[in-house]
Amino acid sequence: MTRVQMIGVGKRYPARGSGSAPVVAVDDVSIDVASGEIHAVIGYSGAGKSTLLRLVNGLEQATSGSILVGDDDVTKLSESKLRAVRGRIGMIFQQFNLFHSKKVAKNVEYPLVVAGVPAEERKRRVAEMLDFVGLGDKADSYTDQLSGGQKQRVGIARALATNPGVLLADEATSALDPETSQEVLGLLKRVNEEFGITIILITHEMEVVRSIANRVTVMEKGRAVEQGDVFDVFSDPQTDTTRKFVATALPTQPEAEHLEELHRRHRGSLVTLTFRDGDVDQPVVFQTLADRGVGVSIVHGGVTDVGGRSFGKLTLELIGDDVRVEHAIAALGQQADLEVLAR
Ligand SMILES: Nc1ncnc2c1ncn2[C@@H]1O[C@H](COP(=O)(O)OP(=O)(O)OP(=O)(O)O)[C@@H](O)[C@H]1O
Repeated sequence: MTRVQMIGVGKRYPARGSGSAPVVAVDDVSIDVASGEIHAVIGYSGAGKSTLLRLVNGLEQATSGSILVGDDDVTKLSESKLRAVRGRIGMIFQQFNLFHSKKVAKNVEYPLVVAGVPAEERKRRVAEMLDFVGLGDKADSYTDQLSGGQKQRVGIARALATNPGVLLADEATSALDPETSQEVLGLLKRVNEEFGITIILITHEMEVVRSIANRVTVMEKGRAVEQGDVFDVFSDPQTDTTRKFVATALPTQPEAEHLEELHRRHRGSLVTLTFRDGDVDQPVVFQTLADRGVGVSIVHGGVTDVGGRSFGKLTLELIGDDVRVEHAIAALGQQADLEVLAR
């Protein structure tokens, strides 16, 4: 069980040539990752996610701030002490980074050889890890005979071989198709639950965050612009960047141009209801409309799971005479977060 604390972390790369400015890749980022947490860092390309991850395992030196992995501040350690800390940090990669000329078992064994673990124990551990990731029968295959999903499973087995307290995942599912991605994410969730390993994952995919993370940091231009519980951040986004990510994976209300088209097809009043973690009782909503003699059809949106809690936006067309519809809107406004889009 390992806590990772990034406190005011910065990374500035020197200017590449005369006349160009230094690049501030990470700018005063603080993230407190509790032990046993799955923390996602999401952002667009160039936001500074990969740099931040490389600072955590000391592959790059921060230019400001401190990063505690357990009790060790990786920004202050000598190279030899850093090597010991890296042994407690596993890492998996978008392109898997396996040795293609070695068999699967040898790939998984590699970090144990580096750590000086005796041969017998290495053999036992490799078999244990391959069984855990469901590749017990592939020990003697070469990695280029495996599918992408299987390669990432080998990557996970290798990362876990030395029994780390923290796993860093660098776009671990970005090279995989959606179904295989879900399988790998399910495996990471098991890693977290069964071994209590803290996971920090960086991604540009909202779906990854939605399905496995507990907490999230949204990065933009090197800065952490939003942070918190996945449900809280995505059910009530405060920045445009977060809103854009939300729109890629969660039910939203129709965009202005779509709304016009929608209203041409549905001439009644259009209202959007927001559902957050069971705060609105759907049968009560529909009963309220029925009681007032107002007809309803669902024209946009849905309800989905975010960080284990339900969230959604439903746009409804309310059909009936104007007075009844206005009464229904007033009553619904008492029960739910409601926005009238068109009358
Ligand atoms: N070694 C380096 N030297 C100079 N600038 C760098 C270096 N590495 C990264 N950068 C710059 O730092 C910024 C952040 O890059 P970084 O790769 O961390 O972002 P990212 O969010 O991981 O994006 P991507 O997913 O595209 O890798 C970018 O402007 C990038 O050009």
